[in-house]
Amino acid sequence: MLLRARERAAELGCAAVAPGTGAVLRVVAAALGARAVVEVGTGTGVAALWMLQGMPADGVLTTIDVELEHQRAAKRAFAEAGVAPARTRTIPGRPADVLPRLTDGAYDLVLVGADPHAYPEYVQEAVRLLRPGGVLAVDGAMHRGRVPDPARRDEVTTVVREVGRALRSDERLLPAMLPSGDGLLLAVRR
Ligand SMILES: C[S@@+](CC[C@H](N)C(=O)[O-])C[C@H]1O[C@@H](n2cnc3c(N)ncnc32)[C@H](O)[C@@H]1O
Repeated sequence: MLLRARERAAELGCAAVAPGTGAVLRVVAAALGARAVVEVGTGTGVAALWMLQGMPADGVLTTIDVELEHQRAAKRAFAEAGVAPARTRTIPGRPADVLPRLTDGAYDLVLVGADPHAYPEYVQEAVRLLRPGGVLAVDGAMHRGRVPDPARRDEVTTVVREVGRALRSDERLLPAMLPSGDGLLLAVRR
């Protein structure tokens, strides 16, 4: 099912987490016993399927995307994988509009993986949503390997680099960068 979701992502021109990143997210979800997960950027459901595999059977994943076509593909992937409908909440819309409606401190894991320009806003919302001990995951935190290269000063690289800096200096968080896929930044909420 993961393979099909990945193929559909390629057909729709939508990126998906690397297999190594997906495997890490599954382990993190399992280690947290994550019953409540938020994903910013549904895509065709690749990362969601990985996380659902690690979550307990009564865990619910809330996933947000602006592209209805991507979410339709994700819903199809969830159904094909035998995921019970009650385990996913697929919300169409802009994360900037949807995230403020979600409850403070109610989530175990938040994955941010859409629109790097908006990462500063999404990660702030994510920190608010996490319970103590919960984990923020930022996919694409190396932005095509450009973030560690100081010569790269284009707009997106600069935004993603600043997000990493801000998370490292945020006393509410314990961050670590994993060299998986395009960089997976994980930060535990103290
Ligand atoms: C990289 S894909 C997400 C992939 C998914 N997390 C996975 O690994 O399977 C990015 C998704 O973010 C969505 N997206 C891009 N800009 C967005 C925005 N401003 N607001 C919400 N979603 C956005 C795209 O429609 C796309 O489906």
